[in-house]
Amino acid sequence: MDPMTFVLFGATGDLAKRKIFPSLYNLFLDGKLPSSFSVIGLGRREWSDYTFQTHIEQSLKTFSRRLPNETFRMEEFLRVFRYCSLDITEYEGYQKLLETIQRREKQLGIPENRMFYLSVAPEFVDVIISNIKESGLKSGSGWKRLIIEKPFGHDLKSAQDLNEKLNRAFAEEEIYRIDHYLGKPMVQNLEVLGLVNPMIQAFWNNQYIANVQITASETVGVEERADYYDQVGAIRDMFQNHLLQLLMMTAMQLPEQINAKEIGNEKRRIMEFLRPLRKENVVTNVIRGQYISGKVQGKPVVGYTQEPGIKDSSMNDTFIAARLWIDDPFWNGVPFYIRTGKRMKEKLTRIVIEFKNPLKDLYTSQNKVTSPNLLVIQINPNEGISLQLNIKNPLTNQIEPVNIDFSASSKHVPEAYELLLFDALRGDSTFFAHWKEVELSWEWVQPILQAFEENITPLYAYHSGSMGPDASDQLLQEDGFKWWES
Ligand SMILES: NC(=O)C1=CN([C@@H]2O[C@H](COP(=O)(O)OP(=O)(O)OC[C@H]3O[C@@H](n4cnc5c(N)ncnc54)[C@H](OP(=O)(O)O)[C@@H]3O)[C@@H](O)[C@H]2O)C=CC1
Ligand SMILES: O=C1O[C@H](COP(=O)(O)O)[C@@H](O)[C@H](O)[C@H]1O
Repeated sequence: MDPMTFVLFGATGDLAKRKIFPSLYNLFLDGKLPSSFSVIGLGRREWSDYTFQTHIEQSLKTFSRRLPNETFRMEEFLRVFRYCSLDITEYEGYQKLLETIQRREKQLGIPENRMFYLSVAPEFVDVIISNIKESGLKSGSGWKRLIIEKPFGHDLKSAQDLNEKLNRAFAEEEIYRIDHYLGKPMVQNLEVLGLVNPMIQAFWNNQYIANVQITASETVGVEERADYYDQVGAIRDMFQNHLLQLLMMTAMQLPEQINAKEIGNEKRRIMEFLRPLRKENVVTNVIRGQYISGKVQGKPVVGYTQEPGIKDSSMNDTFIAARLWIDDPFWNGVPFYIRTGKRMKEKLTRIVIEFKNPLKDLYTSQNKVTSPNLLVIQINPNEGISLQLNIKNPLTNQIEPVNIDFSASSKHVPEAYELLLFDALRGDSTFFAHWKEVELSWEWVQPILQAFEENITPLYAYHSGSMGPDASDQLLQEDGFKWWES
């Protein structure tokens, strides 16, 4: 891996503490950081290098999947970190930053390879980008890359504006848009599942598949994020980004070459074939919900509008379910159902592929019920895959479903941020959200945003601790299906 400088804007913030430092540390323990690596952390606080390093050490003790006291290499890890106090909005600071970076590059013999990580609120992106460009931080020999966090826009127009700002200094190949769902090991597995299992590849189409169900349910409520969440809802927080990315990863056909460009093309193709939803059709294809009080895992919890910081009158969506169609030759006629919500029965992210059941009619006429074959890809809490087949039980003579299961405990599996950072460090953008995918996703959800805003769609209440409003079940019943629960 190339020697480089990692410039972290927002190094004193929450994300850095909870995800970025622990991921770098675990990469370091696995020998996956460059041999010459310099990290410059930035924030407004007047910290010394020592205070910064102590802060990082503390964050590892709290958040790292491997605890620092299990190893003796902490000092070696912390040695690469330097801190520079800088107000993002003031140009002068960037020149000081450039000098600091160049001094370290010289000391360590590092070429001018620079990775800029913007772990700051989106309103700062514009000013950071232009200051990076003007100050010369982006110039010099060596590659330059930019990692940017979610949210990537609030709607189609704001996402386009943001992208245009990034493009003033960085080319698309230099931009790494984080969607942490793409870093989840089982999501990354989707890419190779077909490749290493020709059987699965052969069945991955409308000839065999009846429907696809993607669920990301959470037990948590709005937590301390009322200001943010009440502006975005489930549609922007989870659906437009994470869930549409899961849809693309599930539905895409394997390209001949597995690389960022080809995978990006295939994902884009899926979005281009996604049947557009008109505002008037949102009501029949999209279910909007908001949690009311109930019990989550035995504990009583309040409803959304009783949460601190949320107004009684809030019409924000904490749940969304939708039916989507991909009008290409592979998926024509196969509904994709997607749902996500807060305060649901369990924390679960999974994809269920329901296969067509040609035996259904035959066995029904003999008063025997057969379950369809199901392929279940479990993304969270544990990674796993299971296949439900049917056999005849010799004792009862009944057809019964049996499961073939594989599951791995998450404890030893790298975290999403670890995998994504490793990819960005070595210049592989396969599991990052490319601009076209992001733009097409916003384009697709835009009528839903409008329908919600104009209250064209009902806002269904659902009890905390349930799997969402009944209307979400009806959406599948209309097509003769049901959600497959655990
Ligand atoms: N936290 C999380 O779990 C997640 C966060 N994200 C995204 O990551 C980004 C960062 O979030 P998070 O870490 O939670 O935010 P925080 O509010 O915790 O941190 C903000 C950071 O920005 C710095 N900052 C703010 N204003 C300035 C300024 N004028 N000049 C210099 N630095 C400034 C702060 O430094 P200082 O206080 O020292 O000035 C701090 O380091 C956001 O885009 C968020 O949406 C995405 C997914 C999850
Ligand atoms: O991006 C987000 O994701 C989390 C859920 O992530 P997971 O990895 O725990 O499934 C969600 O809670 C949060 O609201 C959202 O911003």
